[in-house]
Amino acid sequence: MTTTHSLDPVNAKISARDVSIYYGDKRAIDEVSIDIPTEYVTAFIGPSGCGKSTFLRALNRMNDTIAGARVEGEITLDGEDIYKSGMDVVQLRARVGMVFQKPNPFPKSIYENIAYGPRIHGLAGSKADLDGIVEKSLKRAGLWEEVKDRLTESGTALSGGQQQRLCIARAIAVDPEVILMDEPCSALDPIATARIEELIHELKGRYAIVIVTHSMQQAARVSQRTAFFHLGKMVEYGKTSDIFTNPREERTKDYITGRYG
Ligand SMILES: Nc1ncnc2c1ncn2[C@@H]1O[C@H](COP(=O)(O)OP(=O)(O)OP(=O)(O)O)[C@@H](O)[C@H]1O
Repeated sequence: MTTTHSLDPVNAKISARDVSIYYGDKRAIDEVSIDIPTEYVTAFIGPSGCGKSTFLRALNRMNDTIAGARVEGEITLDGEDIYKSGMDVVQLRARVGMVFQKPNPFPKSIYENIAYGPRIHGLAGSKADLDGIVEKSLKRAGLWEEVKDRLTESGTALSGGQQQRLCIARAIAVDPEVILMDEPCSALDPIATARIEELIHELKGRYAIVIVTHSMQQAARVSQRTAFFHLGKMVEYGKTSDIFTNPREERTKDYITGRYG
């Protein structure tokens, strides 16, 4: 059973119902149900191996790329079943973008890293349109001032923190509704981490943001909703302030007080 603190009424952008996820015979996620709103940043926390990343990847069907991975239950985006047959997965992943643990810019110019998605999705009618999207995305990701004079340089030549903001700009460029972040700061130093956290604040409300993090401090700083996972189950989900100060479940309490991790 999942304990849910009473939440404000919110519009669910993504809803999962009784979702179980398997790798072959092994069940990594066990009947998880959750509503993820646009208004807030939602953090997934829990000990290593509890299934946070597995569940996150199911939200834009990244698990499809893993042989043997299987999803049961229902996940909807604005009420539409994302696992239904005929679903356009490329389109889905533009609507539900993803930022990974390790920054992974394409080995192309900074400009091309951003322009690639809008071009293949036909979002720009002209070169001027595309230039505009590149500038807006880099501005929104807080990177424009640092790179505007070197757009033709390789994205991989940037610092780790800049590369991660480039990856966020790349996700933003195709006009997503949701951004999934899988431990986006784990490869970054504290200053670059703080910059990404500021950025998450700035992006909040415009996109539904879901972040997997190992850092409870980070979850407390950036999120308004937190889901605690343990051994494949979502144990508790609620307002971040409640989860950290007044958890209902013993297992949540043990985790946030550092009894295991
Ligand atoms: N590609 C895979 N094939 C088989 N098993 C996997 C695969 N990816 C994850 N698992 C298993 O599924 C379970 C959940 O893993 P997952 O990476 O989702 O957990 P996590 O909570 O994100 O862990 P971490 O915090 O360490 O990243 C683990 O037991 C893991 O070994």
